Amino acid sequence: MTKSPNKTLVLLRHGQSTWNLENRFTGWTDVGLSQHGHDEAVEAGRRLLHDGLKFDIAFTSVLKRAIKTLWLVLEEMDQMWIPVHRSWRLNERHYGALQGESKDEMAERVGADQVLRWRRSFDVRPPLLTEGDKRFPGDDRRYASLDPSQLPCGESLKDTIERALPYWHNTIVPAFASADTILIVAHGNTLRALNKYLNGLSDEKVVGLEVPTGEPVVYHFDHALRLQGLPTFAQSMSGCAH
Ligand SMILES: O=C(O)[C@@H](CO)OP(=O)(O)O
Repeated sequence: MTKSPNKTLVLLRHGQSTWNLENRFTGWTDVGLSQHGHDEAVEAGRRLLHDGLKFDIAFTSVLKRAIKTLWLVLEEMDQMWIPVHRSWRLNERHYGALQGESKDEMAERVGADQVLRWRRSFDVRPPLLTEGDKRFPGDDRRYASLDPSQLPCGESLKDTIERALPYWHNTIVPAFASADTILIVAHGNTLRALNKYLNGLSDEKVVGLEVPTGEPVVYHFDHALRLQGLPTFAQSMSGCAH
């Protein structure tokens, strides 16, 4: 007899940001949602509501494109009251000195292969921020409590995984002791990190994983947090059932 799954996790990448729209390297730059990204977030909330998800707690980054997506989802579901925790560990990968640059212009300057190497290698870091750069996170109040050794000047996907997974193990897994249903709204590369861990993806496989904006993915676990079956997408609302 199969025991029914009793823990649920939803992973959601923020809706399209203004810099996704402009195709700029974003990383820790705190840009907002585009109108399309706003609509994607509302639609994600509708789909999760339609699927009957009742969240006990939510986790997100300290970047407003993820925070706003979470707000819109919870507002749509009338679940704005649940506890929400924010952590820099769920932030997008820090893109170093590439942050703010256009991906297309950069490809013209240094070649599409180099841009692809920066974007989709496992352990290649972008050009790092140099001293005095105003994009250095240490000058931002929201990172004041971090140890200076934790402040990135640019991260590879490997670095991102190494700082995101401790948050899964030390904060999110313990939260499942009292929560049955958890929502995480994060970013392309931190969701790659969680996907790699949850689905046992190799270093080679994870770089090829594309995480769409505004697309909720539902995981079911048993009481011991063992994955039950394959993750599924929340029900699409675009078709008509009758
Ligand atoms: O620019 C970024 O911060 C990320 C996500 O938008 O881009 P990429 O997909 O190239 O890692």
